[in-house]
Amino acid sequence: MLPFFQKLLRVEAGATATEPYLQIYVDKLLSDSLVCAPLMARSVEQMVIDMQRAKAQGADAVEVRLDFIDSFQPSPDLETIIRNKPLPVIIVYRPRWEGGQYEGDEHTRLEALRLAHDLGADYIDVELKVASYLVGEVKNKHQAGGKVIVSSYLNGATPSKEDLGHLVARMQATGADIIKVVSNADDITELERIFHLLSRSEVPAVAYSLGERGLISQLLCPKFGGALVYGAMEGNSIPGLPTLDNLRETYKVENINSDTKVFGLVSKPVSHSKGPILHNPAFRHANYNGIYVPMFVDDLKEFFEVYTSPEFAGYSVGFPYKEAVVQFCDEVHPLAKSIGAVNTIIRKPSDGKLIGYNTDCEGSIAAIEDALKEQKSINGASLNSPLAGKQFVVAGAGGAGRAIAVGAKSRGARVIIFDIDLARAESLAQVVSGEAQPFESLAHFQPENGAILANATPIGMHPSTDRIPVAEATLGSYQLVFDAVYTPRKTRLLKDADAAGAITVSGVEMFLRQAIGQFNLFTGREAPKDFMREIVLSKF
Ligand SMILES: O=C1C[C@@](O)(C(=O)O)C[C@@H](O)[C@@H]1O
Repeated sequence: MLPFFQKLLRVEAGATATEPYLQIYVDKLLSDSLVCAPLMARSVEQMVIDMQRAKAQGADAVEVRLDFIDSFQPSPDLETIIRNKPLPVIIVYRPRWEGGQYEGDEHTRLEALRLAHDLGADYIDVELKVASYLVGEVKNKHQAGGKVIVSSYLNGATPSKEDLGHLVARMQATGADIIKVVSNADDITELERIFHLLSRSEVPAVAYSLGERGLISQLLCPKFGGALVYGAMEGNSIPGLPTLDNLRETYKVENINSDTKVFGLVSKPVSHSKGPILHNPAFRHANYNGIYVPMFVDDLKEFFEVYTSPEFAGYSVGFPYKEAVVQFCDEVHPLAKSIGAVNTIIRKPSDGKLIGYNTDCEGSIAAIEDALKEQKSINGASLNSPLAGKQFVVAGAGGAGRAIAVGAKSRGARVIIFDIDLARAESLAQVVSGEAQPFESLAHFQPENGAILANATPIGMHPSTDRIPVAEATLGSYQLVFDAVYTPRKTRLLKDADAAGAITVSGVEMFLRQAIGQFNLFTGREAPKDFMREIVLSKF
């Protein structure tokens, strides 16, 4: 792999860094893909303000989209922009035929780009289709001046590796200082081709996919040597782009380099997850070189077929894949096997095999047990679980419900499972020697006094935030009510249960504990538990 600055040095000086001090300097720069904020203000005055805001929010460079400026006047407006730039500026004047806003004639547009270069823009961005006119001319004029990015916006999905290779060759042949390829991802598997391009390109490259499924092409760009990572300013959201704040605070992209191990949450949808704001700081706290990203996966089979590299070191598995993913694991831990659901996968470094685990089970049961022990002021280890012999009602027999039911059974509880799919409830009931009932009967189910209720359905989560899975009048009979839903932190079920006098345990407790279990498996190190708890308390 030729990361960005090494590529730049080769291109510029025809040199490789052999002097030790130069190598150190290069190495320091290698990890530094520049964070760039695209700016789309409608006036020059606002562009100037936004350049400053982007700097304050952590951008290293700004991309000024001239095609968004109303009544743009090349000479005075470019002078104002370039005179006031607080950061390196990339000037883009995107025409309609390449997905931009500019509708005028080409001559005027290219003249404006020439002018931007003459006035000292750090980079001008020129579309591949017109690059042959501009690149040589501009570079001959000012050998040491601003640089030229040759770009290609593909109006659709990412092409095959072979086609991308041809495209890159044509772009390089223009004499570009940097090449830029942008596609729209229909599927996360396309991004592997983007990473391949980034790590193979001979010149500095920018490549990413737009849209929700394209997000990790930005987040992982520094790992694969991309020259720029794009981040949106606050209040300026762009689908598929992380915010500048995310890039700097959550992911700290400046720390990511080619050795960084990639972990991700495989789920659909995935953007709701708080995993990244917990796992990434925890990795940093433990000095572990890893990144944890949301992975919007549509097809598990294709996903695991495409991402086989050891760099993709492990996964969390979320809704709706915890059960389906079992078949894609090469080995499954006995507890996960008995549950029939996997929420954690690690790739064995020795042979690349995928090993499935379940950390939801201990995560949920330990949270419930601790709350019961706390109420009884039981300190230290007790031989018997406070769940032993109790009636334990589980709403929902999906991945989370299965983990909770198996955990409750392992502690000697008597489990009753309710699910809209009675067959699913029955198959789980068999595993835990329990009872199965259709979900409708939970509305009038009268529990034993002192029973435990665990909600493992999405009821309580957006958009059903004002619903509860049981009859309100029965809540007083439960000693403890647990809700696996963790956003919102205090669901309506927990509020009502609290009012009825039950002990309540939030899904946040389960979330934290399953994540601690995952950290141990991902890194092979002891998780920084107190630190992770602090994050959960302050940020969730
Ligand atoms: O249930 C959850 C939550 C989760 O899916 C998330 O949203 O971050 C991550 C999973 O590992 C875990 O088992």
